[in-house]
Amino acid sequence: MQSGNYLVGDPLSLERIRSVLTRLEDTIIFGLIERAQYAHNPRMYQPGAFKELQEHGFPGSWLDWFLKETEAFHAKARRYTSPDETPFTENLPEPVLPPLKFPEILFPNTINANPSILAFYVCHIIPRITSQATRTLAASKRAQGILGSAEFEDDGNYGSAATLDVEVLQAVSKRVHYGKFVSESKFLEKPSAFIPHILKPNRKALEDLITKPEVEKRLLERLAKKAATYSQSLDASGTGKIDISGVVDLYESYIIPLTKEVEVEYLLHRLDGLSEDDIQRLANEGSP
Ligand SMILES: C=C(O[C@@H]1C=C(C(=O)O)C=C[C@H]1O)C(=O)O
Repeated sequence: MQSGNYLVGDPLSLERIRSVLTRLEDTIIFGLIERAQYAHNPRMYQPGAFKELQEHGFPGSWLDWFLKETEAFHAKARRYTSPDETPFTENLPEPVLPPLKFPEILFPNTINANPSILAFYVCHIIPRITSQATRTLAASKRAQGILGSAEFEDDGNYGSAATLDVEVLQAVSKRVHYGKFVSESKFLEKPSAFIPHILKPNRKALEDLITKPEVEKRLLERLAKKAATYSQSLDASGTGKIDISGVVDLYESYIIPLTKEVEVEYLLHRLDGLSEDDIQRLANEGSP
């Protein structure tokens, strides 16, 4: 079993990188199954919806606050000195410990896809995976004579739901930004294939080079099986604890495309600051 710790073994082995992505599937699916037990609770995602936060000088949403507070603590524990962790929050505090000395595996970059990850999670994923719990809540409210829009008001589990949202968002962020390791691995495998499309930027050509349709196909098939298995095994009622097609759609429509955008963006800047001699040496590597 490959180590998730890239300080062990070859950090740029594509097999090892893919095994990390596969393990993150489990983290993401279990987090979505847990979040799906609570209603949508839309006010959690509306900036300014909690006057208590505004009274504490925080203008953002409940989830924004949870991310800020969680990531501030994790930053002090030097979580974000690791190249495979990317925060959602800006201006985080400095670590209380000196940074770990990580090997220079990735080319220096400032790629951060978290604004897009947060947007699609809040706008598309949350409403879909919580729809069953929301409908169940509405039915129970109607049975108590609570009708109209009040049927669909939230269940008040703001802390539990936001804790799970943060866990899923952190796992999705790690998964998407692992695209940098994938790109570095593919680039070093054959630099000459990529260099012409970096020197004369060609996103389509780079995307075609990094895309592996058979890997994506196997992943989506595996994902559907995992979601069905994990969901049924956690739910004796047999109704299933999560919208399986919603999990597959999360990957097919959002996670995989964003991972590939990170891969291409990383490649487009892979030669930044290198001399012509450096680039020529790279182009000659892997050549017979
Ligand atoms: C991550 C990789 O690169 C691309 C992105 C994939 C994904 O996001 O799952 C899968 C295959 C490739 O199209 C890979 O080759 O493993």
